[in-house]
Amino acid sequence: MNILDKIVIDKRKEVNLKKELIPIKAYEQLPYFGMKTRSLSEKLRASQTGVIAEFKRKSPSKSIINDTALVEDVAIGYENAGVCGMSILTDEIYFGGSMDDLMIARENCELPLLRKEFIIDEYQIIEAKAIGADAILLIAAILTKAEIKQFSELAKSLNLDVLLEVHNEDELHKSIMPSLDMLGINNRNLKTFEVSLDISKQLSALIPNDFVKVSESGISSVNAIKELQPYGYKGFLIGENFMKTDNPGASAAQFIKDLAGL
Ligand SMILES: O=C(O)c1ccccc1NCC(=O)[C@H](O)[C@H](O)COP(=O)(O)O
Repeated sequence: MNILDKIVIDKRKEVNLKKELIPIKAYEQLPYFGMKTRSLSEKLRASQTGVIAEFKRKSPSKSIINDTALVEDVAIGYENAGVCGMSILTDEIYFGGSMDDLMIARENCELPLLRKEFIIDEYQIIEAKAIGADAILLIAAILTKAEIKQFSELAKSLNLDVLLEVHNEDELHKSIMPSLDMLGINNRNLKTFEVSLDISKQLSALIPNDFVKVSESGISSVNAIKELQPYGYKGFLIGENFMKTDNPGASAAQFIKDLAGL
């Protein structure tokens, strides 16, 4: 069984358990549920740099990346660096994240926040809104076309932006629909962990221009972004390159300065 299948099996158990413990109505009472969201896609469209910086402690492909950084320091650091948004892994088992991480980031910065999760149930979208997320990730590899439609329409009804992630042409064809804001090409094969920026280059022409194009994973240099920009990419999701350093915020600041040619 590949890692993605394992993650989904564990996620179903986790969500089913939570549903028994915390009724959805409880989330709808939380203050953030009724609050205005910030649009990540609009920020990316207007930006010359387009960096979405991620908070990731560990991952299945790399094990421990950074187990000492505090999410509040990183959120403030990323905001001061001038990134367009912050992506926060909320999965605990495989990424060492939590919903608390997202809530702490929400209390410490005004950046659009992307809930990076393996979403397989509407419940997680309600949760995302209730903890202060502005955008959600949907992964085509683990969802049917009907689920992508159902989940993205629910997210839009809550004013959440939707980033739909694909890794190949079949996933892209099944996913294109008006309820998405951003189309992300993941350069990492989530089943084998192989990474290649060529995936973004090859699939870019198949993404209609109505969507903000985002290239995800394996981006570790300004040159990589310069290579991807001519293919129409406006967003660049970067995790490990910042998180592996002692000061992810400072590392993002230097990266953005270099990218902007300052
Ligand atoms: O990062 C992994 O090993 C991974 C494994 C299985 C499923 C998802 C995984 N990562 C999620 C991501 O998409 C990345 O964290 C994100 O794109 C940033 O990637 P990077 O800049 O390479 O850290």
